[in-house]
Amino acid sequence: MQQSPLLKVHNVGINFGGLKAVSDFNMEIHQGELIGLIGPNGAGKTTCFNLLTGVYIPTEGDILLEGIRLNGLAPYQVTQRGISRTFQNIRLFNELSVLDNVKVAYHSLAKHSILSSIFRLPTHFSGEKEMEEKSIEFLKIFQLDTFLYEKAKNLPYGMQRRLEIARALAAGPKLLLLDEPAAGMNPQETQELMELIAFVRERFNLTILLIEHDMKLVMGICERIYVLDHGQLIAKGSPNEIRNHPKVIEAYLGEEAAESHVEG
Ligand SMILES: Nc1ncnc2c1ncn2[C@@H]1O[C@H](COP(=O)(O)OP(=O)(O)OP(=O)(O)O)[C@@H](O)[C@H]1O
Repeated sequence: MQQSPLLKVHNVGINFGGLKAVSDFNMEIHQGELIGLIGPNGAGKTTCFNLLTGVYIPTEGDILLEGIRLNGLAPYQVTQRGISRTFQNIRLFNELSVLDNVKVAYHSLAKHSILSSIFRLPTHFSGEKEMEEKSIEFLKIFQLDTFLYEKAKNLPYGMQRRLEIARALAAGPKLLLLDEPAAGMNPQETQELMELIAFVRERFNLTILLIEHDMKLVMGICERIYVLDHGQLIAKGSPNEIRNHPKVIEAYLGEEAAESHVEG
């Protein structure tokens, strides 16, 4: 018997004024899967992430995590329920150190109370110390532990991307959403990132949903792929099925034609 899905998206849609940015979107993700979400520019991918994380409230449909409805929850509540994300444009706390960027994520889940923090009670110190140790452990996995006290903004681009993933993971998600993690990376950095994503998935027994323009990355690591175009789901299936799907080919050819029109 098949296990019930970790995430179930049922007929979800959202309108911005007259524009249907996403409509009738359905998706099921099971524990441990690594799923790709692709589509031409403006297809609605980031809007889906914003719907899943409480940034937008769906105009229609339901989003369920472990069978519990998430619609209407604020982003921090969604994080507490188990969904963390990274952003297309890196959003780190630039002026904070690498270590503090990760500690902030732990703070959102910290067990010790605000009162004990204010009055610096012993429970606070054990909480703070534990948090610091865990953060450093995490940063080691991402090979960022030699930069613990460096300001985030001073890290090279590829490392900033890794720090964003580390911070999202520190919140202890059941489902990790990665929005174009390889954007702006060179082929070598992209290859390393692919290995890192595969590694953290194993290590933390994670479930991952990934938006990515880099087809090699998507096809190389995702088991199943969902394809959006103009806010509609046009295909879903294995990388092979998606590669040869007529609607997908048409959508991407349309995008190439539009790009060459702009360039030409
Ligand atoms: N807050 C908003 N208000 C109005 N329109 C929006 C808003 N957010 C997104 N849209 C529109 O919704 C559509 C889908 O945008 P979205 O950013 O989700 O696409 P995308 O697939 O992530 O694109 P890209 O690959 O270029 O990042 C676009 O037409 C966009 O202009």
